[in-house]
Amino acid sequence: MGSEGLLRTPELRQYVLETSVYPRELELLKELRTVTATHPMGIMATDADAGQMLAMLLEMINAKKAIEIGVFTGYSLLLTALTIPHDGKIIAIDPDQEAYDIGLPFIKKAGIGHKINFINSGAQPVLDKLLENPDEQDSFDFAFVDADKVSYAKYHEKLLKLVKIGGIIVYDNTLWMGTVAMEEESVPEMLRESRHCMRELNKLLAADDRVRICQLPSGDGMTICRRLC
Ligand SMILES: C[S@@+](CC[C@H](N)C(=O)[O-])C[C@H]1O[C@@H](n2cnc3c(N)ncnc32)[C@H](O)[C@@H]1O
Ligand SMILES: O=c1cc(-c2ccc(O)cc2)oc2c(O)c(O)ccc12
Repeated sequence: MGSEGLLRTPELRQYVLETSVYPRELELLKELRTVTATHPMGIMATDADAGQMLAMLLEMINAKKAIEIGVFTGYSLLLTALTIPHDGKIIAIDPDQEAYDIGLPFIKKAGIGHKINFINSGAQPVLDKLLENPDEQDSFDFAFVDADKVSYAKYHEKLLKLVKIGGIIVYDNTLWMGTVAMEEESVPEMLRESRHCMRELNKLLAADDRVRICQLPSGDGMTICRRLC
């Protein structure tokens, strides 16, 4: 994505970041963001403005039990763990242990490791295992999905059984660098499959009466879903 993100100009995006986001960003998050920017896939990290919105949501619903699919170096995980209370818990799932290890020193430095259960795996088997346990069903306050775009629709069905009524599921990348509104032919080949998945997900969420939805142009596009029934 260009430096303008989804906003009209790079200057406008920079204005938002410098005026409202960076001054409020916690020092450890800033440090992790800086280290992650040197990673070859650093572009994947959750954007600071999107992170600010996640923290606001977590606080608004007093989230205590969360699940995150797609951790990478842990920006959104660190932010979540810093935001939920001392006795809060997060299940964080990612098959990339190496990337997680980059963020681990920041988690330790923050003293919030006790809140995190990192599971080094793809998410589907972990969600299936959780669903087998009646104590886990309808028990999560918050879920953040920022992983393999092709699986979001499957995650949605499972998360709706794990997140409690009134709980929140946030999907990242629902505008996929603006490509969802572009003609397929003008979209670079490497972005097409995820574009297709996001377009299907957006239709599916819009038609799903079990959730209230709100799609925002923060970061790469985020859709907030609130479980209604
Ligand atoms: C966009 S990054 C996540 C960024 C992260 N939320 C952050 O704040 O930096 C996507 C991550 O999804 C992970 N991933 C890919 N397939 C996955 C799967 N099947 N289950 C869980 N995570 C997966 C990748 O390993 C990668 O670390
Ligand atoms: O460039 C990316 C790639 C991904 C991605 C690709 C394949 C997977 O299995 C997981 C993630 O995710 C991204 C992302 O979430 C983002 O905000 C920016 C870029 C990318």
